[in-house]
Amino acid sequence: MLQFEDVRYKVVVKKASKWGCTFGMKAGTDKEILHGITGSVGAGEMLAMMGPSGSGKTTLLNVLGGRRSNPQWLTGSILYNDVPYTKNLKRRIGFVTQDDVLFPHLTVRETLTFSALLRLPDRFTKDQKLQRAEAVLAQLGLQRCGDTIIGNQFLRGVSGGERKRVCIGQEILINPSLLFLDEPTSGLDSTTALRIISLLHKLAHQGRAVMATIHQPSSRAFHMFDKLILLSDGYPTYFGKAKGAMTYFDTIGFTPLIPMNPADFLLDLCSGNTNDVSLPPNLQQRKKSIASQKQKITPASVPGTPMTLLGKDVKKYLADCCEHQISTWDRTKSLQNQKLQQNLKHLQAVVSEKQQWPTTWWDQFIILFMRGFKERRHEYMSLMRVLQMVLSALLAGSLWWHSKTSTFRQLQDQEGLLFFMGVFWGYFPLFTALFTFPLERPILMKERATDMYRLSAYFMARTLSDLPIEIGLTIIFVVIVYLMANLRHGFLSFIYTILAVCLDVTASQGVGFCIGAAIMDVQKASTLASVIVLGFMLAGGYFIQNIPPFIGWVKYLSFQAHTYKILTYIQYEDAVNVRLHGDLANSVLALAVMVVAYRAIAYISLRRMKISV
Ligand SMILES: Nc1ncnc2c1ncn2[C@@H]1O[C@H](COP(=O)(O)OP(=O)(O)OP(=O)(O)O)[C@@H](O)[C@H]1O
Repeated sequence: MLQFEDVRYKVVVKKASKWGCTFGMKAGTDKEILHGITGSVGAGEMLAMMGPSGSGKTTLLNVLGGRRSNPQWLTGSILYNDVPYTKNLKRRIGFVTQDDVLFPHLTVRETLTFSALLRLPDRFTKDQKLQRAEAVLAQLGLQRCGDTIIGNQFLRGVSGGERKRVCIGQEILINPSLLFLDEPTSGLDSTTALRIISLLHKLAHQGRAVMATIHQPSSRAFHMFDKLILLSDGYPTYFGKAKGAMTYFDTIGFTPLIPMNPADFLLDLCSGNTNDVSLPPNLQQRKKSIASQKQKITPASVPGTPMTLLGKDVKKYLADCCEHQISTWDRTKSLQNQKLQQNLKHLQAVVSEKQQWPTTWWDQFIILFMRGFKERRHEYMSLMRVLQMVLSALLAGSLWWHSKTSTFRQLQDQEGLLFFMGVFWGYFPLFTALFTFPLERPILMKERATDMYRLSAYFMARTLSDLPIEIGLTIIFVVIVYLMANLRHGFLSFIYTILAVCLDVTASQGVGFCIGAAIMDVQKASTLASVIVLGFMLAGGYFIQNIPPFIGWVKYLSFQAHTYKILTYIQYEDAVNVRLHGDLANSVLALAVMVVAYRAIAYISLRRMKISV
């Protein structure tokens, strides 16, 4: 049972930039967007939240779902089985966001299976978790598309309605007693929308409390709602049984003059649109006086057109009537509450019981690693990617074909190849890693909001899952180049070269993860990354030796230069070209430190990321 009373919520309107458009608002002005909303929804009920765009539906849903970004700006009382919100509730509440945040390359079955493995607690065996995923698949009628990929705007996958059902399935896997849905029917045709609503109706009648924001339901969908909250500009205009809404508005003087879908009628009222609607006497009077004023004065001389003036009055009237309705409801509610007290005692105990992570760290790591691997298997198996590496290696091998070191010029040429290898492998892995966290941010936010797994398990799984393929490609590249360019003979030199390039790859990935996680914006991150890669490459000591002291420190951060130093040492030991050898141990140590340090910074950046919406 969810009960909420006099919920008010403010946001701080962000400081307007010079070219920003928050006209009329001072920097940091707070704005109340929910003005005293009261209501309740119990097990077995479906509560629909309706109102025009911008009326506060999503905000209210987020607030009730514990996803408020500024808890200090929230007032009023919200009780879940008579207990205020605690973090332990996160894993008991299902929340389906408006956007379908799913991995596009996973199939429907894989998506539900991974969610079941991560979300269902350890007291279930693996087989039971898999069975649960299959049961949900069947319950939502998704067997037919079970092995179809989810897809996205660029990749053909399941339909919009099926995608939405997958999102709902992910939430009902844990059998939540409370299920929130933000616009589950938006973007769907009326038949699919009706299917989703009847699914929610069924889920509610199986003993859950379901609360959904709905934009424009058909009249058949409307009749499936048990309760209804109507909002207008953040003010409540109705709360009660959905079936009673038309009668209520009739009693306060609003009746449709032509046959209308009740949802259209209610939305029109909340928007202040009273065409084809009878008005209560005082508003009728007001309408007449505005109409007569319209004859005498121009609209420009009064603040607002006649229609908006009447609309404002209608909204105010509705809000006043609703306040009265809710205070009457409050008195009857206290009688019902006495009856509920008995049942609530044991429910409270369940809700406030301390909950651990659903699965162990190691299980989370393995499942996330497997999921990451499956999601990106198309990239790993991509012929283009392998071709890119092989062709680059063949090109480099041809340019440095059977390179020699007999003369100073030949030696210089071969050094060029070593520098190229350091730079090349400092570039590609960085840019692949750069996009990892920004692109997965919505999924991470969604899953972390329900405490599905530890951030450290995700981080380790995500940062390690790309490594095998990068290392595999590195080995292919080095083997081709090494043989074609006829680099130093000897098994150990060959193995050390591979290890050095792999260290370069791992360090460069770390830089990519670090920039991506710190910035979380693909465009900004790639701009910064290009500057950094270029800076490190230039300061690496190949192009310039005498770097001014004030910028000399950059060379110590240049992973490409450290790799180059190690490679030259492997090729020539300390016989030639002493100026570039530097201290081998220092370079290896510097790269090893970078591998760890950049990842640590990336992890800290992710930790600091705001999870709430
Ligand atoms: N963080 C914020 N800063 C400033 N204004 C906000 C913020 N969040 C919400 N608002 C404002 O609060 C009002 C309600 O927003 P909300 O998204 O809850 O409306 P909605 O009814 O869900 O709209 P829609 O149906 O279009 O999704 C809007 O006017 C919106 O601009």
